[in-house]
Amino acid sequence: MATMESLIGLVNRIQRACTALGDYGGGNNALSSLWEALPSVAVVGGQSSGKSSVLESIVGRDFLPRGSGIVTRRPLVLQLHKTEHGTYEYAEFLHLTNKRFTNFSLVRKEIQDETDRITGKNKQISPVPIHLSIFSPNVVDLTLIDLPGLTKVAVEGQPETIAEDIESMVRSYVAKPNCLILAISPANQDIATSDAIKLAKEVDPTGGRTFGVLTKLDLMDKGTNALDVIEGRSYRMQYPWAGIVNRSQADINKNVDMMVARRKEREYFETSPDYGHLANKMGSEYLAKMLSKLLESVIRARIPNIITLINRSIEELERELDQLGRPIAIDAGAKLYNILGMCRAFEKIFKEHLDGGRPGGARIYGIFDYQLPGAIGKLPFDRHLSLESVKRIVSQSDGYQPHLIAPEMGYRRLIEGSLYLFRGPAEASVNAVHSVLKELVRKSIAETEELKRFPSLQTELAAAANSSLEKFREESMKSVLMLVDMEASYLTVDFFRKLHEMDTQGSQNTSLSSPTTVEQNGERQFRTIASNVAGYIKMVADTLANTIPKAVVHCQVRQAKLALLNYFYTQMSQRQGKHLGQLLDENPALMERRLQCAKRLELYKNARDEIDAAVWLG
Ligand SMILES: Nc1nc2c(ncn2[C@@H]2O[C@H](COP(=O)(O)OP(=O)(O)OP(=O)(O)O)[C@@H](O)[C@H]2O)c(=O)[nH]1
Repeated sequence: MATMESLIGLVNRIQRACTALGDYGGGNNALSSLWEALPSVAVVGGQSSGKSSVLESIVGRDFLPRGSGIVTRRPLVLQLHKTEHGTYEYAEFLHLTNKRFTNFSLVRKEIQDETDRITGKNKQISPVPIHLSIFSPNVVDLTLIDLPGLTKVAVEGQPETIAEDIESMVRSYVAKPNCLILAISPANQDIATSDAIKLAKEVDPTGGRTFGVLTKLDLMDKGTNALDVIEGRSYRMQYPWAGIVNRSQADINKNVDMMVARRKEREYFETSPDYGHLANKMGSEYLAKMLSKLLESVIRARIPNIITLINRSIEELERELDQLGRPIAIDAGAKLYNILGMCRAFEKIFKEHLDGGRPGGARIYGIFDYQLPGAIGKLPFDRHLSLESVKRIVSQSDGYQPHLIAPEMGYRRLIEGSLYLFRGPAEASVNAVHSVLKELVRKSIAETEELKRFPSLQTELAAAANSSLEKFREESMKSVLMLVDMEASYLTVDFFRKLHEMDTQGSQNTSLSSPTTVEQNGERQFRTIASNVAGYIKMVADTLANTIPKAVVHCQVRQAKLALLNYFYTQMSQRQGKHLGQLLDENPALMERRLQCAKRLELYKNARDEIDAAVWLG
């Protein structure tokens, strides 16, 4: 297991990486938070409780902004790194990498300026932390988060809600189960009125992660002391209270050196008649060492949980990124490559629908097997070939000269008129297949996972596919109507020759058996004509029921499989990168989400590597 220094340093590094990605304690990000899983120490206290003085004392440097009103308006994540004895002290800000501050009054100014950069000059507060690292031989490895002082009243220019805003920000940090609370209360005030203790009690009722710090012991009325609190009689906590004596305002005004102040504090406790027996457990130096040890042991205990959280989050993020789709490259070639890849995926699905790998294609067979024969069967040949109609058509065809042997012209007219009726079912088959193909295009687009992210590409692809289908329909329509017209152009001679032979034999037999009137003869002849034409039409119907599907499949289905997107591909290859980009314009919210997920994933992976390395090295 890693050493104390490396564990706190490890958490420091991960915390900095979290902040750089917008994952910080007070944030309310929809993504899971790594920051929240990392143990930290938050410093809370009422205004003028001595919070800044405690932090400066722990650091051994004057570096925090001072002034009236609410000075701390953004959380300050203070990361202390112990360096070798004799090395020089310096500070670094996360927002100003590579700039080392050796003059600590400039650190103070930078904290002020950086606070104003985010909150503006009107004294607003912001949950976005400032990260400050201090490297010094006079510190212990420790990370503390300084939060705005709990206040009761707004000063001029501040919103009325400032007190509530501060409390809710502080609460958002200290409510997290991994946050240790350093609750600062001044000894010269009744502990029952301490804002820090009040809040700590609310978020940590068992006191399992709260440390009571009592400042201003030197300012208590003569003859009184804080032993009841420090020894846990008036307010009991799981950890012992720490008493502190910071620099007074007069010391600050006189610029009393922090190292001198530390020494004076030590002397105060060593010589104090009240606290002498506790001297080795009092003072800011002791507090810092104790916190450092505790933070290290808490981190050590939490590491297995943190690793579990990281691994789970990596899995979740990878899954989400897969669902969202990986980002598209920006150059035109890559865009075209991606578009073509998605089109091919769509075409594959479309073909699967036609070839039976997916449902839908069978509906085309249904049209040929059921719909077309059904429609042909319902054609009104009976009416067209009724005795009346046959008489009329044959007579009209004869004109002034009645036919001599067989009404050739009448036959032709009757057949042509019947054949004309086939155009309806032929056209209907073409249209029905067109509808099925269109529906399959719609379905296939919806089923192409890769296309889901790109609504514009979907629309263009659908338009291109439908316009191709429209062309195929026109071709198919021409072909099937040609098939019908071809039947009318040249009649099957054999059929009539056979009929004639049968007819001649039949009439020889009947003329011998029964004598008939002229009218009877005429009527019989028309009936024979009707039945002959019906026979011929039946034969043609059987042929067309077979040839119409062939033409439709050839012109529409086969073409849809072979050349549905040919025109689209030609168009795409001529497009400029900008236009291709328009096809890949994803939903901006989705793009933003992907970016956030990718950044968070990188954070988690780096954190996992760092923890692995620390655990193995330790
Ligand atoms: N004598 C004495 N004065 C102290 C002690 N602690 C703090 N002070 C003084 O109390 C005043 C407020 O202390 P700060 O450390 O600024 O308190 P704070 O809680 O950070 O205050 P805000 O930043 O205004 O919220 C200063 O004048 C300090 O000098 C102490 O232990 N003894």
